[in-house]
Amino acid sequence: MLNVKNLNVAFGGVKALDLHGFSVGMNELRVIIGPNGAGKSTFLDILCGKTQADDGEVVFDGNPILGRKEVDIANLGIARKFQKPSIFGSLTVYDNMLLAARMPKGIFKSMFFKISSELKDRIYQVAKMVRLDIHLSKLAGNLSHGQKQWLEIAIVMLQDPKLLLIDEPAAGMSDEETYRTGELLTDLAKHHCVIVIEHDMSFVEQIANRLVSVLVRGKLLMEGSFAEVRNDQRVIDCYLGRTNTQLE
Ligand SMILES: Nc1ncnc2c1ncn2[C@@H]1O[C@H](COP(=O)(O)OP(=O)(O)OP(=O)(O)O)[C@@H](O)[C@H]1O
Repeated sequence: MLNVKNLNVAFGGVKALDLHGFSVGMNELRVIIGPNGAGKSTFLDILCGKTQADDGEVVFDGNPILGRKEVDIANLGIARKFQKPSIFGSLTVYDNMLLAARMPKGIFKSMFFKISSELKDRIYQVAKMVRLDIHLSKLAGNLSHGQKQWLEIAIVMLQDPKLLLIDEPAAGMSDEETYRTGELLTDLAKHHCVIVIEHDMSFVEQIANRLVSVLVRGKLLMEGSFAEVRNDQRVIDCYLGRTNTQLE
């Protein structure tokens, strides 16, 4: 589904990413970990077209994507869920989802848009998937932090992306919400390809059913199962001596 070769990007002469090879298969949930400044966000920024690479090749579902605009990449089926909130607190969950479902069609088409029963069904299905079906009439501003994040995921899922990119999906969530988010991502990966950047190792352990990729200083240090990565001395070393305790 996604193949990356010799991907390079530098900011002001400082190399942020130098990725020789990286690939993700169909319906795979890939977790990327790495210490601060490893290039994880930069990588997702490149995949969604927010940042342009200096060099390299990225092929998604048979299409080269480097140099394309964000909107073209989104149309090819890559969606990014940013950490920055994008929901409207004064609208209901349903209306937020309806607005998101209409948005890609353009403002003029949206103005004359008729809400079909298929669209209502789709909104209900996606809301159910993110466990918000019983909260559709609630104001989004009154949702818990975790529920707001699920609504953001729902909004992205309404685009029916083939590849979903998510930065730290469980950040700031309660333990229960974190666990449910793990279940949600695992469900999503049954029909979509998902790349998750994550720092919380217990969450990584919950969701990593195949490979975990470790980025360090812009390079891929290793890939392996959660247990392989967790016990790899190079991985342990690259987290040691840091002010954070991300690998604990
Ligand atoms: N727009 C930018 N301009 C200049 N330097 C940048 C820019 N974006 C990222 N960098 C630098 O690129 C490197 C990789 O940053 P990036 O944010 O991708 O790392 P990260 O692994 O996502 O880190 P974190 O876990 O802290 O979010 C860092 O040295 C960072 O300072």
